[in-house]
Amino acid sequence: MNPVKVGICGLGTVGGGTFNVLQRNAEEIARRAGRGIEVAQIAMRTPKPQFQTTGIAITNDVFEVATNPEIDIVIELVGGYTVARELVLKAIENGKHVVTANKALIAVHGNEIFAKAREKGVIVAFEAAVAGGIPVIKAIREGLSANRINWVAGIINGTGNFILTEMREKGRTFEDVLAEAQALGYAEADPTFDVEGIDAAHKLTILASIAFGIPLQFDKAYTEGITKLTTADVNYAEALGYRIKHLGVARSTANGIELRVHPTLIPADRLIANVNGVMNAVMVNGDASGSTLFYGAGAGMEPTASSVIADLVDVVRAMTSDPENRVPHLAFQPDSLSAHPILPIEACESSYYLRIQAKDHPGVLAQVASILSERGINIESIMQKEVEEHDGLVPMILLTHRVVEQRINDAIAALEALQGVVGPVVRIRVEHLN
Ligand SMILES: NC(=O)C1=CN([C@@H]2O[C@H](COP(=O)(O)OP(=O)(O)OC[C@H]3O[C@@H](n4cnc5c(N)ncnc54)[C@H](O)[C@@H]3O)[C@@H](O)[C@H]2O)C=CC1
Ligand SMILES: N[C@@H](CC=O)C(=O)O
Ligand code: NA
Repeated sequence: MNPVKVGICGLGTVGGGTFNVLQRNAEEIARRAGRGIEVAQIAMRTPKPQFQTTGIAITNDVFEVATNPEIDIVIELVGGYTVARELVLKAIENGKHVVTANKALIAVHGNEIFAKAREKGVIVAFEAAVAGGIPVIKAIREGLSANRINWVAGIINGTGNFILTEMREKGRTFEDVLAEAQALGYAEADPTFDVEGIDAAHKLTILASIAFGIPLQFDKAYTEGITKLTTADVNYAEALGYRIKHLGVARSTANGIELRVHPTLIPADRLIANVNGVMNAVMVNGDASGSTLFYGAGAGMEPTASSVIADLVDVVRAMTSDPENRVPHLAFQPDSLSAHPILPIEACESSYYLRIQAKDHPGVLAQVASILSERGINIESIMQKEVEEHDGLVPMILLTHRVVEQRINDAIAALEALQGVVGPVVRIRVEHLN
């Protein structure tokens, strides 16, 4: 059988990795797909002499790939929301299947893109968009399809986890580690997407959609990054038996779905608390399966290429199938998506770590305790440190039981108004992931 012809748009980190692995493992991949996969065209902005592209049509116009009648599958690896959206829609319009690693595109424009793809009977595959080399889309969409999924929680940004790990283990500075993550090709074109949690929120939006059968709703995700974390809190968390990880949490509750990304204390003995460096991990809790954990490289050239090519193989296998009989893009049949709302962060529930800077006066602890108890917030533990020499203040660290966020907000406002409390109260959410 003739090989399937594909076009790669964007020969950067992921495009380059995809090109290399497709060449290196061509035979293995063809044995799996049932046909060879031939790169017939590459769109790139600047020449890339490190790649052996003799015999391949080269263009600097991605739309040439989208309209090239020879090409069956367009691989979108340019990134961003603008050109990428036009490119993908153009490819679909021209009856081509699409493989993309672009979580921003899927999280923000996925509903539109999948609707167009259905109209045209083509597949848009996006395994590489979430957790790089971990086949977690496939695991949730196909492997766990028996379950009512209760929650998904994941370390889903490689750059952020790399930064937190290097800072904690080697005492390196934030800026220094971020620069290395950029040099290694882990970071987004705009690295604030990584460190402010936007990239993780894109990925969590996609995970929530395929886990709960809801439309993609990135605009409703609560997003908090790692830039405000302090070494003091990392160390106090450690002393209490926790690790701070940047976690995406999507939980289905009776009132709605929690969709939130933020630094999180996790008990240090949990497997996921020990996922370090560029590695990612996604826990999925299903009512039948119980908790499952998927682990692997969250970013990087070849791990991400692994997912792009797995999608290519899937598409090649499914190309001749009736579109009605394919795995739905968002796991659930498009006419069976649910309107269960996304909850605002104030309505989400978790445990909390609070750090209060108290004046060294008697009675502050009693006031703190009564503010919390008046609001029905149960304290799990309190750690009071020695007076700090530089400011004469006493750090007071509390862990609460689970409570709805609005009550913590009220409590923090009351705490900050106390005479004996100085400056803002630090709040970090805590998840036990049982
Ligand atoms: N780097 C990683 O580890 C991962 C990246 N991704 C996603 O993969 C996509 C690509 O990311 P990277 O490869 O890291 O980025 P990159 O910046 O290394 O590569 C993008 C390439 O596309 C080219 N490009 C951009 N616009 C173009 C245009 N209009 N015409 C032709 N070429 C164009 C750029 O010159 C560059 O070579 C992004 O959506 C990213 O979020 C997903 C998973 C992991
Ligand atoms: N910038 C992303 C790349 C993979 O999705 C990350 O660091 O996780
Ligand atoms: Na993946």
